Amino acid sequence: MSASHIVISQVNKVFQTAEREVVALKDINLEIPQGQFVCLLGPSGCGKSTLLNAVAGFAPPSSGSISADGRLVTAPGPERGMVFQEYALFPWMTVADNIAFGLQIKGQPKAQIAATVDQLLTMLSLQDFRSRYPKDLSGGMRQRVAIARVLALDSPIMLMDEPFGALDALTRRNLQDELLRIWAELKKTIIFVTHSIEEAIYLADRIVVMTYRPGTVKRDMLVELPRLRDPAAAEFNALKRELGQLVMEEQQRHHHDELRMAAVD
Ligand SMILES: Nc1ncnc2c1ncn2[C@@H]1O[C@H](COP(=O)(O)OP(=O)(O)OP(=O)(O)O)[C@@H](O)[C@H]1O
Repeated sequence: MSASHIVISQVNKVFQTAEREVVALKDINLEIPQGQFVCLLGPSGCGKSTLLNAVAGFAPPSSGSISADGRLVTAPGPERGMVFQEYALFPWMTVADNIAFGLQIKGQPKAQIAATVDQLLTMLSLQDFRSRYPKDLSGGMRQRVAIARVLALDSPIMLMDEPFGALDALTRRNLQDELLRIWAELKKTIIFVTHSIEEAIYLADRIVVMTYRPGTVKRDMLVELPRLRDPAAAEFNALKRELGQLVMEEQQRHHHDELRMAAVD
């Protein structure tokens, strides 16, 4: 068994559509140690979600393998929790019931579920919202519930697909800080998809920049700035410029590809 928590080995993913074959991922190799906070960064269409979905076990790679916690990934599993951008809460359930849901499915005793739900409501500052329904919550609050719901399952691995992409800047920073606090406290391994360079530098131990079609690893770097990071600091901005250049190259490839395809159609 590997010492790494997640091992992505020679992963390729090809989508076959009516018109063309899309190579979404090509020769992806990543070893992610336990407790590392990894951001997958790149413009739209570079395969970030495809890779995350493969790790989640929602859509297997066309070739290659992924293992988590020493076991081959063939389907979703309890050691991997997923948080989506669009919250994915049950609208007919209260906040507390949404958080409790996965534990009820697992058949945990009622008292134990109630204790976990209380603890998570406190951890995510949701105590005053426990009886509300998702429609009566702001986007930021809904995303707190979505995070609490995944934390309830106590998965050592959290997979997050642009979870803060729909939030305003202030709410987003608040939730980034909450996530960093929870990550430091619970020592989760996190793979976090974003196309925000600033978000990646603010959060990650390691940033994996992906190329646009085929999705490959363009740069794999450790971020060694001390936490909590200051986006106004010179080192932060130097890194932002460096990554900005890498992402822009891929954005331009995306743009050229779109123009080329428009010309063919
Ligand atoms: N089910 C599918 N069928 C065909 N092509 C697909 C499918 N899913 C994704 N793709 C293609 O694979 C490539 C990678 O898509 P993916 O959604 O993983 O990118 P992404 O980096 O997550 O982008 P975004 O930030 O827009 O979500 C894109 O070119 C996309 O059009």
